[in-house]
Amino acid sequence: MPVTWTDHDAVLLDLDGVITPTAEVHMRAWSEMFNAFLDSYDGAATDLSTYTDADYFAHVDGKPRYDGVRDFLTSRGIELPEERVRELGDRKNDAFNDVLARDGVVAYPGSVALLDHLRDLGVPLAVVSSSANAPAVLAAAGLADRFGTVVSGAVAAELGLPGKPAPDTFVHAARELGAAVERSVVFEDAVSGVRAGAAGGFALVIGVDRGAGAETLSEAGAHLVVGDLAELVPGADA
Ligand SMILES: O=P(O)(O)OC[C@H]1O[C@@H](O)[C@H](O)[C@@H](O)[C@@H]1O
Repeated sequence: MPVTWTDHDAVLLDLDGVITPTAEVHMRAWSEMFNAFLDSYDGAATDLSTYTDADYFAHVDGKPRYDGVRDFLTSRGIELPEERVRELGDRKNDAFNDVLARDGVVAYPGSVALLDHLRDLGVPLAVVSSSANAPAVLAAAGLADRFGTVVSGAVAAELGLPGKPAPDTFVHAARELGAAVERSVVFEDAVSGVRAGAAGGFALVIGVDRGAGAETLSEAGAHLVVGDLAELVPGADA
């Protein structure tokens, strides 16, 4: 389905897994931290089996850091004090930042191609990410100057905006760009993010299937699912 970009006020993109392959770095860091925790945990629980990528997609993907910790623990019948939840989230964050510093970030070429195309058309762009590390990831990928606004996990926390799957961070980004929600496009690879776009009443919610599954993203409310953003660039090899 070709999209007429100039019919829209703005394009709002999630970062990890949409623009940069950092969803995989998050996934590995979560897995390391949760499995170390599960191995040593001896309190009450309904399930202490290994944490897998299926757990990531179902409970953690796209959500603010501590919501992800809490929602996964709840799925295993584990209840921890908030202080402990934060400690686990911060442990994962250290692992994420170690990989970022060591390996750097190269954005998906297809995503850069679409960003170039949208820049040429003059379409206002925003990043809407649950990650507090979004500005660092954008800088590492050399894309920090491409967006009119970046609504990161840190910005959301500062403004008291509820995280995805609530639509508030996307709605805030649209407002910052002077764009109408019903004339703006959302790109998301996570079920929680697609739900946020659908709940916000955005014109077009485009799911990017990087592992969550095209059907799952459609069921969550994506109007269209692509495997790579290059599919939406006229004349690009997708
Ligand atoms: O812990 P951070 O960097 O603030 O990120 C929070 C979440 O940000 C999202 O963008 C990622 O999809 C999640 O995997 C991550 O947990």
